[in-house]
Amino acid sequence: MPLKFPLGVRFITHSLPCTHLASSMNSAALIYSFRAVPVISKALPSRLTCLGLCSRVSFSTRPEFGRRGEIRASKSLIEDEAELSDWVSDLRTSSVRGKFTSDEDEAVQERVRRNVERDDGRGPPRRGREGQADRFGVSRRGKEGEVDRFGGSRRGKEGEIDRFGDSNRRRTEPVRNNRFGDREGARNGRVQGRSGESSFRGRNERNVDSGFRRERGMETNKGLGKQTRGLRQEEEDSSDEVVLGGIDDLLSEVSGDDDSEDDEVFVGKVVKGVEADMPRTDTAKTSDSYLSKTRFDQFPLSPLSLRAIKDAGFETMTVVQEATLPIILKGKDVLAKAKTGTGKTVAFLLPSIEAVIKSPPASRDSRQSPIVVLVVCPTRELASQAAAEANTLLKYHSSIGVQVVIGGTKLPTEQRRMQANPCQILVATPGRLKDHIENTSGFATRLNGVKVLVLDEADHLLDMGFRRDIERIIAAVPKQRQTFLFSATVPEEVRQICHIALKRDHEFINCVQEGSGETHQKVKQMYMIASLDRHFSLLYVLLKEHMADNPDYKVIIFCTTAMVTRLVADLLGQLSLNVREIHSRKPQGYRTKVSDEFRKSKSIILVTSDVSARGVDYPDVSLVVQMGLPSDREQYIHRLGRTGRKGKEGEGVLMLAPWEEYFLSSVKDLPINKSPLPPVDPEAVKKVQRGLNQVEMKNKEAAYQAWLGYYKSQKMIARDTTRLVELANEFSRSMGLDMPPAIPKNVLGKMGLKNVPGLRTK
Ligand SMILES: Nc1ncnc2c1ncn2[C@@H]1O[C@H](COP(=O)(O)OP(=O)(O)OP(=O)(O)O)[C@@H](O)[C@H]1O
Repeated sequence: MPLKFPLGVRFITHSLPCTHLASSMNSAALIYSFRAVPVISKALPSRLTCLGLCSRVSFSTRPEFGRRGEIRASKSLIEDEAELSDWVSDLRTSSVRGKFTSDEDEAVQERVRRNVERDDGRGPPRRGREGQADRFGVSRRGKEGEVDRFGGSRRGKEGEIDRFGDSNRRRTEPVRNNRFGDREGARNGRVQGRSGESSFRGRNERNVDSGFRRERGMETNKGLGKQTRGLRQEEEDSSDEVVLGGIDDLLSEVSGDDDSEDDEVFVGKVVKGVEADMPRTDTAKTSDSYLSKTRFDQFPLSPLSLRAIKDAGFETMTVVQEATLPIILKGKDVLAKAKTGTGKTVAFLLPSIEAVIKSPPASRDSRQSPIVVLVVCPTRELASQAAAEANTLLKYHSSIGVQVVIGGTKLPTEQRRMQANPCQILVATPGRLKDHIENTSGFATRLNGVKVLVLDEADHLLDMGFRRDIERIIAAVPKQRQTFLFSATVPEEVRQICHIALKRDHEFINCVQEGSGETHQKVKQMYMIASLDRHFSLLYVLLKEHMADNPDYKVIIFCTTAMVTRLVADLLGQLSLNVREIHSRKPQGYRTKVSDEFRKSKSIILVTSDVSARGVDYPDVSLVVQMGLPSDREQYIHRLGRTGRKGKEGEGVLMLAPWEEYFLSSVKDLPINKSPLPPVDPEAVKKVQRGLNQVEMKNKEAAYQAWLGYYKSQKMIARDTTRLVELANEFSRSMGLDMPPAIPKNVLGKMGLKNVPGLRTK
């Protein structure tokens, strides 16, 4: 279809022909074609640059999409698709759970490599401004002349001083390998430091004010030979961004469809004029506001939905709802990016319900009723939550049913439940959904009725770990459907491959200013750099401070793996804190119970692996602590996004060891500032030591193995395996162990760590 462009406002589009992809479902073909992209970008740099729309657009030269046979472990290894980080460590370290294949290894390595590549050329991490006090600032400064109790070497010689620098004596350990049996306190001392506070402003005021921006989707050229034309050059001049002032502009743009084809690139068009049946709306102008001034009843939605919305207490639409609803109601496919906690779930559910209402009533009543809306979420918690939100919106739609299919329950039980409770809306995790497609009779036929496919946390679902399942799912639903992809993060890699799910003329609706805009201004982000042996004490002090300042505290602590999560939860339990834990090794019933409890409670701490990183909507989380390296920038943003939801305030602390500091370069455009280390008094250190003493040895051993497995997957760290083992042994000492736990030889073999000095085998 021809496209025209008014006044140089252009939407650059790019993709493969959808039909080609859909018919072949061959990611390798897709992948291969993208290798031509850098060539075009080099050949036509200025032309593409001046058309730049997206504030973080780059041509990927990364080979991750060019690999065949990538992807994730089989379903039997990962029951819940969310648990990539758990999976990385557990799979590598457990001989019981299965073989770690080279393909899986590759998927992990790709993830790591992306981090590394992002690190390149980004310069030093952002530092806090001097002289600005914050909660870790002036009040935390030690008195003149006081010695930092951690100031000296943390790694005293064996038998000379302990690792907290406080004693030459060490008693016989009550627990094997324990180094903290001496009960000696550390020397008094304070840690000094300064902190900065960022009043970060976006670099594109227009974009901030407008609340959202829309790009025409990655429309395709007419064949593989030309498909790269529409790809965009990395933005160099943000002033070229098309910024829409509000929904009026957006609606007017939707109405234009007299497109023309450009010689060099495929572009879209902004057409002025609002369609008669569309409402006039007024987007809130505050930069960090998640609410618009647009009411739901300004849109042609079912009165029953509107009643339910009213009951839910939603007065106006959020910015992402306001931005996406008119486009979706017009029948378009949408890729939407909006900050964490800004109502994306309702944004895709409301129009999905409209699709069910419009579907033939007879089919809705039948026992084997077609599934009209299929929502795919990466985690069980998220799927359950989305179903609960759907039920809220369906309060008065008595004839529309919602079902959830997730891992962690027996397949036959779920099959029976689906039989007994037919539904038009199905919310599922990818692995379990694939199971049903393959093993539940009649299920594939029911999927033939799908009119709407939603990929929540789309970037995660299209990532290496899930893509094969997603491709299988897409192949199981009709091509004639509407598809919505939603996430708070949409890396360029995802922009480039989203065609596997979306139509060529889809709309990319971006409500987020790149960089600082990706996180909430009201969430204060800090990072701490301290050697591993200080992390547990620092965590304890940090929590105590936070609890003292916030009586209704609600804290989430993210750990790198399931077993490290268990260790930290055990420790905090020993320290008499009100703590809960969620990770993949806990049964689903337990996970659901704890999740519900945490949602409703105050004065509580949740220690979790990345199963809680994305999408989970716990209200009023006051602090998010991330201990150790997040798997990537996106994961950092999603984890942080568990606080500051719905425009509230929050705090985030990233706790890294000095050798993990390189991660900061991948988030240097976010307003994250260095925090001084809070002073840790000797009493606190002793308490933590005692707490660690009481943690079961087998949990420490499991944490050590898992830790080693996780960091083995971090290329920057793992490329020197001797160093990796040294660091793992440092972690072992931080748990109070004199000697690192022995690891079975076959496990070490699977981890690729055979014969590395410093490891003990059994
Ligand atoms: N229009 C609205 N007004 C007020 N609250 C709303 C509105 N729409 C949704 N919410 C509420 O906002 C909260 C956050 O929504 P949701 O969980 O969908 O966020 P999200 O954008 O998907 O976040 P994440 O990126 O973390 O998944 C939920 O409690 C939801 O019920």
